[in-house]
Amino acid sequence: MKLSGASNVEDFVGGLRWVSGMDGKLVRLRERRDEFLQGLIEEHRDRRNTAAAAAAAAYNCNDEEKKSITNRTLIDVLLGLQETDPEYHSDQMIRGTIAVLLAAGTDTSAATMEWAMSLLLNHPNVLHKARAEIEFRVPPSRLLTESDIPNLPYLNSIIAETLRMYPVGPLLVPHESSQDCTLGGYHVPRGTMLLVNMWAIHNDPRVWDQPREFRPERFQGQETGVVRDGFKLMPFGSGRRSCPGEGLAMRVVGLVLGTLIQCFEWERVGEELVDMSEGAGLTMPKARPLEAKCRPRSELLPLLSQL
Ligand code: HEM
Repeated sequence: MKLSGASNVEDFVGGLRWVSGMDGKLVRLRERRDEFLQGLIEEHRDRRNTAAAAAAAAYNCNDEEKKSITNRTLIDVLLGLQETDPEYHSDQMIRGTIAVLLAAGTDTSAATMEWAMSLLLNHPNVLHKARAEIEFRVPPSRLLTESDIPNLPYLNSIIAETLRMYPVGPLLVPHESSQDCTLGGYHVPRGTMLLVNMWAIHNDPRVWDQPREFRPERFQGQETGVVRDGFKLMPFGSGRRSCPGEGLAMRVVGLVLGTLIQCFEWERVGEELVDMSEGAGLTMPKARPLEAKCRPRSELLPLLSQL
């Protein structure tokens, strides 16, 4: 993430390429990454073969049953596809798919949860309101599940407001014009790199009332699980190259954040507010990682002690 997020002078001044050693660093990193991912593939391949053989021997099971035993993870699914189309779903293609999902899907979701939690610690009234909603919808005898998320509009509003104020893809991903075009009166020649300053749009006072105020209420009444509002709210980008992980991200962030609120009492470590400065990096991390105090909620203790 560090290497891919950095601006490199040698991308613009070709002659500097061999001085910085950046190419070499990236190649070495790729080799280590490929070795690690290939290890995962082999591990799954062995396990699938053993599980399928054991299942067939023990129960004489049919193809459908075999599939349900061996299709437990994404790598299993990709290896299953490899059996039907080995040329397209090569190990290299599987390594690429895992790498892109890890790179695009983990830091982004984790950073969004960290920003949301930081905002909640600085706004305890919002945290209490979110807890009240969860208590009303989810009995203390069970943990919140994915199917509860659509029934928690306030929690969804908190996530939308977090993504508005702290979009972890503040400039989206660089796009390139495939044809000459005119944008806002500017001539954009074919092949130009185009960056969209989503952070500026999300925080523009001409578009949003008091944009630097954390007010999840502004999204109340909106369909849950949707974080898109024309072109003024687009934390996942827009169009053909928008984030394909949006649905997964909204479920994961909702489930984790909701469960943390459901199960624990949260407090700031001191009197002072959590520092909300933005750090440098590809997925807009907090400048100072969040530290907070938490303890299990007494009502949830019987349930938590059984986990
Ligand atoms: C809160 C979490 C996330 C946010 C805010 C987010 C945001 C974004 C943004 C802004 C883009 C660029 C869109 C554009 O340039 O128009 C993008 C691309 C992408 N995202 Fe996400 N993302 C998140 C989670 C995920 C997850 C969980 C996955 C998959 C497991 C994922 C996979 C991808 C991929 C593969 C792309 C590149 C798509 C392409 O170039 O066609 N993202 N994401």
